[in-house]
Amino acid sequence: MHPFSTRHRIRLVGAGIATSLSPALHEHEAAALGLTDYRYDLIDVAAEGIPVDRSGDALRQAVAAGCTGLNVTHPCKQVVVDSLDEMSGNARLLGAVNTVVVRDGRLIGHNTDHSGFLAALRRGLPDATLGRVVLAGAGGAGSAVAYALAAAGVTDLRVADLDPARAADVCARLAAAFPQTRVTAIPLEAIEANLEHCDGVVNASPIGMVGHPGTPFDTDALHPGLWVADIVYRPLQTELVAAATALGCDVLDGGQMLVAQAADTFALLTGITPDPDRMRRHLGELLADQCAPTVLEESR
Ligand SMILES: NC(=O)c1ccc[n+]([C@@H]2O[C@H](COP(=O)([O-])OP(=O)(O)OC[C@H]3O[C@@H](n4cnc5c(N)ncnc54)[C@H](O)[C@@H]3O)[C@@H](O)[C@H]2O)c1
Ligand SMILES: O=C(O)[C@]1(O)C[C@@H](O)[C@@H](O)[C@H](O)C1
Repeated sequence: MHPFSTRHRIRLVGAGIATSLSPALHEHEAAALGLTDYRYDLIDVAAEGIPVDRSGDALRQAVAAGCTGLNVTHPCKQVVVDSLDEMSGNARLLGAVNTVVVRDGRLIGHNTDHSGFLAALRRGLPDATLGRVVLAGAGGAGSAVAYALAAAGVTDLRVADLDPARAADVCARLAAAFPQTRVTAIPLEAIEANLEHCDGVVNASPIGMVGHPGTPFDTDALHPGLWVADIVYRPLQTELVAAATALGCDVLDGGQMLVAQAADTFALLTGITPDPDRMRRHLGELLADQCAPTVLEESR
């Protein structure tokens, strides 16, 4: 019997998720593929007064009520781990889950932030030299990106975070999982000096997203030999992406990871491989629609 049903009731569990683009991205792709009974809704734990440490219960209740698969986001990605029956190798390694597949009532955790960044890197920067790389931001997404970079073959990874303990924690986990990668926590103020002898840099901090203007380091330290990836996707053209593009660096924007993780999740939940190019075009339309009122307001 085919393990996948044609009826899909997907939920995203997290806090402050009202503006998530995942419902639109998933439902649009499902419709394009002829999946007419695919719904993606939100369970905002903050809005519903669910304590974050009970988000695993919320997940199980959703499944009991008919939910067939889930995305999990900030701040629940680590908390829900204990409520699952099984985890993929990557998710176990990361200690974080952003996708839950339901099979015969069993909840199986996956991490497509990890596979999504890896796919985005391979697709968007196929010729990137993966020697020495600096990563700014070691939070939920940053740790998945760090694992993806090590899995991609980066030999020397330097991790900086506003909270040095977070950078140190990611480095300790990585060193155990990827002995062939040299991982070092560096102070925030050392990013610029490190970039001089680096092949690439990734921003996985919130700096550059709407509400957090600026760049995570001084862009005067960029040089044309460097590839630059930003996982912030609101806006796609962050100040860092703009500065790197102007300098002629090879650049990867955050839309690539957003689409790749959504595509990987969609495939896990439905057994059908979606069209990432169509999803990327749709993301562009969604972001253009979202940005339009802001631009109008600013020009008043
Ligand atoms: N493109 C995607 O698919 C995707 C997926 C997940 C998250 N994101 C984006 O990534 C960003 C981070 O998300 P998260 O879930 O990891 O958040 P998080 O809160 O878990 O982690 C953010 C980390 O950045 C650190 N930080 C803050 N300012 C910094 C600075 N100036 N330099 C270095 N580190 C700094 C914080 O201390 C924290 O550890 C957000 O903008 C989010 O929208 C994108
Ligand atoms: O829709 C979002 O903004 C997401 O929450 C982004 C990121 O956290 C992904 O891992 C989730 O699958 C979806």
